[in-house]
Amino acid sequence: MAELLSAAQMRAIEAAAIGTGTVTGLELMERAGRGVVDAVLARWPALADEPRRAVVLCGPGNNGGDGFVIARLLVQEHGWQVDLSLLGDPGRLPPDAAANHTRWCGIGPCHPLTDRSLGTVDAPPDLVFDALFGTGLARGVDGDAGFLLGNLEMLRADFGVRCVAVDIPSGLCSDTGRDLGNCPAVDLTVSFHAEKRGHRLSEGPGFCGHVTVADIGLPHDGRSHGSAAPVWLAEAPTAELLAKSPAGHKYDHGHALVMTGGPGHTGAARLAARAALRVGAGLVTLAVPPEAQAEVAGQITALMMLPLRDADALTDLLWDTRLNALCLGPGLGLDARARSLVEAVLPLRRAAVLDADALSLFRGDPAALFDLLHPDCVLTPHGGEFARLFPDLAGKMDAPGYSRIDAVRDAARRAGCVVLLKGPDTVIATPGGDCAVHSARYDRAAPWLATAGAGDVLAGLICGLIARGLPAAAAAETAAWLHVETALAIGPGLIAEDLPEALPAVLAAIGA
Ligand SMILES: NC(=O)C1=CN([C@@H]2O[C@H](COP(=O)(O)OP(=O)(O)OC[C@H]3O[C@@H](n4cnc5c(N)ncnc54)[C@H](O)[C@@H]3O)[C@@H](O)[C@H]2O)[C@@H](O)CC1
Ligand SMILES: [K+]
Repeated sequence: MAELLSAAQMRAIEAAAIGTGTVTGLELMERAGRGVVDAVLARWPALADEPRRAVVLCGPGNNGGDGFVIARLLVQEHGWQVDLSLLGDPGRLPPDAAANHTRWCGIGPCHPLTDRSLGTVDAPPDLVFDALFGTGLARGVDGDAGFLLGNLEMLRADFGVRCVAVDIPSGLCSDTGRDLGNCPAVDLTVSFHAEKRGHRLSEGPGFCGHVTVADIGLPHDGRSHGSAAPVWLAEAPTAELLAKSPAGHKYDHGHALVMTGGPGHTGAARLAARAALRVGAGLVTLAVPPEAQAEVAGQITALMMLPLRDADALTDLLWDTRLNALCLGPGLGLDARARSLVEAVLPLRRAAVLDADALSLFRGDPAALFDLLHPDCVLTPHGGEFARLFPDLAGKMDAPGYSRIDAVRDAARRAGCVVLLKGPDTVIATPGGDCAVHSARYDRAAPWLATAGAGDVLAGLICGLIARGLPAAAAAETAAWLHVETALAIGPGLIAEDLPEALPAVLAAIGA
């Protein structure tokens, strides 16, 4: 699985490799610059047909150092014409960048960066390389550099100039994916060793264009770097994880119980239940208030149904330990009955997915919920529900350096259970700090998934996978991936009802 690195982790990896003496910083910088040139020519092979004109904007740190390498390779190995400008005093460059500045100065001029460094509109370049700031960006980009970054958008739109970000577009916080100021949207971002969190989180994907990672020869030894536990990019589940034993019967695959709301409010739970059944739970039962039984009975076949009057009845029902995964929230309601069901169920320590109303019920009193939660629970808030339960953490998400990853990790620790914060960058964390990001961006962008009922399906998928025996966090990660994969298989026009029905083809493609 691929790791998403913080800037501190990337620095620690580089420092460790340099510390062992297997590689020097200068060698890493050379590989980084070459990686960018190779990635550009791989993305646009026609650029190699004839010499081109490039502008390289170099910053005051090692990102700028990469820019000097890029400029040198383009001139010496490809015969390009390069206009290079440097922000800041060459005498204050860090050592590796200074060495590459010296080498560049033997080839071409290093102009001080001004508001004219992109050239004139009469003769726009073919490419602009943004090597101003990388993982060392500390604040928004202002002055002439900010002005130039702001103009890149116009160059791209009006003159078809291709813009390439070295490591990360300057202005984008590599830890949070937020624009610190004047971040340009580019066509291609070439990062090094591994993707940084900012390539995947929040606004980041909207700025990065296409992201590619250049191997600069650092070890992928799976060790955690820095003090924080690793963050993984959620990937496709394996066939083994989702396959069913040929000898098994339905009771081997668990029994999910999904609570519905009252009459006129049962659709969300029915959607969740159908998803749980489709993802392979052996049995799925809807627990329905007596007055909504007729409504539900007319809508289901393979799903089962039980009348459920109140919290006492639910407690009695759960004496049956074969009911091994619960789903509460979709359409459950915000009344006293709904709250009493949640409060009755959690002390029984049965694995449970809490979504939608089951979360909003505790607005204003989240500690009452946290006191009841246990590690086999999964909370699946969207941004609004997250803010209701964790208002302070949601507020901090605007603070510098504090990302969705930090917020969800803190939330999981506080709640004592798995938290999945929904979005195009879904973040899943455990109370122990394990964390995965499921990214529905770039080639997995699924905008049609933003539709009524899609969240209910996700809750049902998690519940069904837990019923099948997956641990809570693995169920959440797998469900997030299947949810998006199914949406991609359906495509435009998707409505939530389609999702469970399209799941068989997705499972078959995985080989389950
Ligand atoms: N040897 C290494 O450490 C390697 C580093 N690499 C490159 O080095 C980059 C990281 O280099 P650095 O840590 O030097 O950081 P950067 O080059 O991103 O920038 C740091 C410099 O910019 C200044 N600065 C930060 N934000 C500013 C702002 N908004 N306005 C004005 N000045 C600002 C800082 O004071 C510092 O001087 C990576 O992104 C990558 O491109 C690669 O060459 C691979 C090897
Ligand atoms: K950059």
